[in-house]
Amino acid sequence: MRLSAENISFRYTNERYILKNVNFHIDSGEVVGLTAPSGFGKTTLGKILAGYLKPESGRITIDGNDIKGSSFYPVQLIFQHPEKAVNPKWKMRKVLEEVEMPSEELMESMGIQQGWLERWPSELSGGELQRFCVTRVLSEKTKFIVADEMTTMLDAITQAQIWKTVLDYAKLHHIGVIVISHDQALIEKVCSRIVDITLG
Ligand SMILES: Nc1ncnc2c1ncn2[C@@H]1O[C@H](COP(=O)(O)OP(=O)(O)OP(=O)(O)O)[C@@H](O)[C@H]1O
Repeated sequence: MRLSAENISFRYTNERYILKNVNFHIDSGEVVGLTAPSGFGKTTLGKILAGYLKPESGRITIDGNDIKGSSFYPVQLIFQHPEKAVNPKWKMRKVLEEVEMPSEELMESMGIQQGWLERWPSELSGGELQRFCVTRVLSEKTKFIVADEMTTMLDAITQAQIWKTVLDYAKLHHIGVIVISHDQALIEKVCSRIVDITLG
């Protein structure tokens, strides 16, 4: 399966183009780093790939076909701020169940304690909450993941634990992972290919 961004142009207002005729692709099972200097549109492209923003021109396709807006989008975005990604009125069990209840094995390898399932989002630390946001996209319905500064706010040990779980899961289920990060060492460690969207 191939996720492609074809000739994507985008601007937030009528002024400057953030992205101009950008092309990008990733195949199932690949881990690809997306780099560019700050402000050059990495997050914007990630949001377009995940269907959060519509490009002014160009297409996002999977195997050449437009992505249909079914109930679950096959390209899932995980971003830096988990508190903005969960419904504050739902307990964590419901947050997970909205997609599908993950296996106990997956929750354990993500370091989620069973007792946290009965808590509200406001009763968890940012790092604990991010484990839920990452876990809920590790679903059979997900075909590609956009990890935008996914572990930036976490300590080194938690970062390593989360990345190991995500990469193991992606490998097993043949999910493509797009990595957006300012941590060059992380990108070089986990990615098999690095694309600079300021070039070409
Ligand atoms: N909602 C918005 N409205 C207007 N401009 C925006 C909006 N979001 C982002 N921008 C602008 O679009 C440009 C690209 O932002 P984006 O976050 O995609 O860049 P980035 O490459 O991910 O940056 P960084 O590496 O600093 O995270 C920036 O100049 C930013 O100020």
